Amino acid sequence: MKVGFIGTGSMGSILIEALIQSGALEPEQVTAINRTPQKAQLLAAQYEGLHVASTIAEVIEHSHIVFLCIKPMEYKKVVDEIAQCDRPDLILVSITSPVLIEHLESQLKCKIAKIIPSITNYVWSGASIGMYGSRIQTEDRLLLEQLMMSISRPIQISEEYTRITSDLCSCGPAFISFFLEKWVEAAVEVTGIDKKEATRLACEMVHGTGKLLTEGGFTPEQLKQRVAVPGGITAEALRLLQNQLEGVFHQLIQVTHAKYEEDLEKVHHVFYGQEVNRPQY
Ligand SMILES: NC(=O)C1=CN([C@@H]2O[C@H](COP(=O)(O)OP(=O)(O)OC[C@H]3O[C@@H](n4cnc5c(N)ncnc54)[C@H](O)[C@@H]3O)[C@@H](O)[C@H]2O)C=CC1
Ligand SMILES: O=C(O)[C@@H]1CCC=N1
Repeated sequence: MKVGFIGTGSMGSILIEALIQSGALEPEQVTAINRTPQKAQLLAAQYEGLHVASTIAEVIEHSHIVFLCIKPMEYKKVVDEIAQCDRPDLILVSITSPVLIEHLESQLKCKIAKIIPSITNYVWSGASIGMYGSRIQTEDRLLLEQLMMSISRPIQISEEYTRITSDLCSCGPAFISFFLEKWVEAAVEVTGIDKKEATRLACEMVHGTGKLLTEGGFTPEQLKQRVAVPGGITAEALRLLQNQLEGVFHQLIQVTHAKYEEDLEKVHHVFYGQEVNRPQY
């Protein structure tokens, strides 16, 4: 199986590196292209045998599966180029939430899937979210899931939940890191503890918490109860968080969904030139 990547920025290169390092792909199976060619050439220098293409047609020609690792507003231009060398057996995978399967199926005859990865996939962990278009056969889905299984836990969802699942799976690492950053900053300010030491303790804690919640059989509620013994110190701090964060997660979801709707509107306009019957997700 040969796999192509259009766009080797942050996410494209993470996927390539994780898939090669996990052993899912040999560098010889990978063809990549990037608008700034140096980014793809760096990967080729690191992984001998990885092929850097000079045109999108060359990527398509060399690949059974092609991942589109570009930003939403860059899709139409690339899709127009793919249309010139499109073929029904090609599996095209979009990794971005505001481009709908419908947008791609309307312009191309190949098989379309949407897989939203997460930066956590870089260390072969976390989920990846799979959504499959009308032309994807069971064997195509299994092939994609097998590929993603080497670096993530592939979870299939309905496209209407694209945004909220992306929030949880892909934006989540940034949200959790923000929480840690602020907590460590306060720890340093209030107690004078060394920043590196505080950061290390907090990061080890997140690692262990993740393990307990995935492999350890705990739900978040159970874990919280087990730590926050009645009348104890954690329970006191949880009361503070409960009061201070009241409503903040509803607001967070509103913010991500509003930005998503805005991006979707722009993508829809670029693809169809007008706002006709755009599905609300
Ligand atoms: N960063 C993350 O954690 C996640 C990002 N995503 C999605 O991945 C997509 C890409 O994000 P990033 O990698 O962070 O962006 P990025 O800006 O780092 O990478 C995009 C790359 O595409 C290249 N590119 C643009 N137009 C091109 C063209 N016509 N031909 C070849 N290459 C082209 C750019 O040169 C750039 O290197 C976004 O749509 C984002 O929503 C999805 C899940 C997680
Ligand atoms: O921030 C973003 O737009 C992308 C989508 C999911 C993660 N990062």
